[in-house]
Amino acid sequence: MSKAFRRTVLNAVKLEFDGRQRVIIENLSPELDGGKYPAKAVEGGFIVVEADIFVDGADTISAELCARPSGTSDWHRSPMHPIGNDRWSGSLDVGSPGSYEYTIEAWVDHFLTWQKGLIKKTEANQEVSLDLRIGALLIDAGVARSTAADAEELKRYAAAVRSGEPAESVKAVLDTRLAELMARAPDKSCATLYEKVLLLTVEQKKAGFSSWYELFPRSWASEPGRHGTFRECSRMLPMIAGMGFDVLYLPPIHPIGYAKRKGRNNALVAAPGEPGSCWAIGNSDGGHKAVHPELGTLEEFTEFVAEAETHGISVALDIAFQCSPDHPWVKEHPTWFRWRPDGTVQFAENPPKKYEDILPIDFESADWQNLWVELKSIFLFWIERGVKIFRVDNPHTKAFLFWEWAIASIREEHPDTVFLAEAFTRPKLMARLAKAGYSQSYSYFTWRNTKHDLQGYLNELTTSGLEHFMRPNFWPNTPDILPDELQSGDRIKFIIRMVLAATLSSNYGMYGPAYELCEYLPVAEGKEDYLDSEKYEIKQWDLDRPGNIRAEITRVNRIRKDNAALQQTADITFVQIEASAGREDDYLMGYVKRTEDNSNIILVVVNLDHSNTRGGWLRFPLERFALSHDHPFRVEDLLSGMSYDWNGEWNYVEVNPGNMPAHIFRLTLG
Ligand SMILES: O=P(O)(O)O[C@H]1O[C@H](CO)[C@@H](O[C@H]2O[C@H](CO)[C@@H](O)[C@H](O)[C@H]2O)[C@H](O)[C@H]1O
Repeated sequence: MSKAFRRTVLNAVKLEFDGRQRVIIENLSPELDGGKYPAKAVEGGFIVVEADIFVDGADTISAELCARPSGTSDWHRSPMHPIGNDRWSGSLDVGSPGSYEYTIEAWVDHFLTWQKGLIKKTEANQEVSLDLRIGALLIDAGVARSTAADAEELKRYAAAVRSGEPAESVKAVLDTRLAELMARAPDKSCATLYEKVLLLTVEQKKAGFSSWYELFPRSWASEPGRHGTFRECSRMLPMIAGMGFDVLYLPPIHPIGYAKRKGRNNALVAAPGEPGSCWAIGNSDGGHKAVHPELGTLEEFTEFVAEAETHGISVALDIAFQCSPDHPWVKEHPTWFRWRPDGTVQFAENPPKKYEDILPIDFESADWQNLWVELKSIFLFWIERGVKIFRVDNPHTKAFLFWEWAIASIREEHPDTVFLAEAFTRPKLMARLAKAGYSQSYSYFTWRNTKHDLQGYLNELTTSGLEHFMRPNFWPNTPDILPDELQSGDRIKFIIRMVLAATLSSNYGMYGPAYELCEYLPVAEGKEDYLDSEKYEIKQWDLDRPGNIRAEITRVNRIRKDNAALQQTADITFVQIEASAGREDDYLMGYVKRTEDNSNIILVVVNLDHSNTRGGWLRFPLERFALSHDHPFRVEDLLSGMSYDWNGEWNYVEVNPGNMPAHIFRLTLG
């Protein structure tokens, strides 16, 4: 039952509400699940809030977007503006990471209503002396609500309106300064405050714009054949920073179990000396709060994190809530696992994948409170050691309520913590994890290849409401996923997928060495797992191997850093590219991204056909920038360095994938 109906039913006689609040505010956006979940923004960014706002009759209304840090009482206010069809919009710059609240207040603006009426009557040469007297009274009332300085100015306007010739008085009334003074002292005695105060989570910048590089530190020993250490891995940091990555994601760094340890290529039994999958967490050396001894000590890990920071890189840790049968919890907290009558625990699964070397945690354990506290303490343990970003393994196989609680309570103390959900699962589960507080989500981009599928997917992510709370992170590969598209080994395809990931989404990442070296062999035909996957063995990578695409990645990351338009995902417009008159090209895909104030506009054109040069006529959406159809402008290809002068909305583009399968144009509209 709506609030208004409740009023009707419960207060039919008593009328215990203020019926003079005539303005209606409804369909507020963003309002997630009736205000149950917070909307999201990033530090230094802004939030756009819209609502339907109207009043009975023809009075003019004013509205304000109100925001404040949670737990404080004073609202910061900014004006909202009508955008047509009784819809209003307002935007608000947001501050440092933390929890905020927002709502809308709107009221009948009697001064503006009166001023509009006066203008109409004057234009129709009607008699306005009585209207002027009414206006003077409205200004008098404004005097009473104003600061001393404003009040003095308003008194002069009131006097002018009263004493002047009607023409002079009308002139005074229309002075913009008078409107400004009256707007500073609005009459809100009958204002409507939206019925809910909504929540906003503001996160650190890397929640909204980040470039991830994943590597296994154990593969980076100084000499081949040995288990690498954090100290040795730190020599990679300048190279990773030099490529333009700012998040270094390490798969689990904990002691690895021996029981059921997996061998090369996911073999169910490891050969002696094989290192095992690092997701099989825990042995007698410790569990989720310990470091695998061959990687180094806890102190060396902390030093590694600090050193990475000096390169502008945040180390992201993998949090995988599961246990090797050797994990200390199995003995210390047997009730955290679901035991079968034969005294075993069913191994973990993410159907159809089977993880024979790990035990899942039972989120229906009778001891769930202690379990939750311990799991949360793992995040806090690593946060104390300098980690601010976590990639969480398969969060959709753990209780949603746990995530809501854990993320909210961690953020209370550490509002700059970023959580990436590794949930390649059903759309509704992914959305719920984002509502539960995850900053970013792995996405289906990995499998979206055609123009039709990519555009459809981006439209879904940016226009269905998801854009208010779910930030995708686009990965062209992961250690688990060598997509079919890349299995031909064609280097140009690797560049295409990298350019797409890096320019369609502000957050993107890659399983580094394998991607930049264009590793392409699957473990078997029809499978997505890499042959000789690094998940089960220590690799030696030659990063300078001919054919690598490090230069291309570095260039694209540089372009992302230099162009704010690419540092957001939601504002994207796909453009038409015609192969011939009236026929859309199936392979040339173009999209415009821009900053809110249009100070940076980027047009990306990608040729999805890796083996043929393609050309077509591109229609630039001039109307979005309020430009005329014969407007000349300049486009500079940030990849090739070439510039072109374009004229009007249709321009010819050609992309030869042999040179570079894309253009990333920066526009100067002039
Ligand atoms: O289930 P996903 O495909 O999302 O993959 C993630 O979780 C897996 C389980 O943690 C993890 O799998 C790897 O570790 C398992 C446990 O050691 C092992 O049995 C699997 O063979 C191995 O692939 C996967 O890497 C991670 O991304």
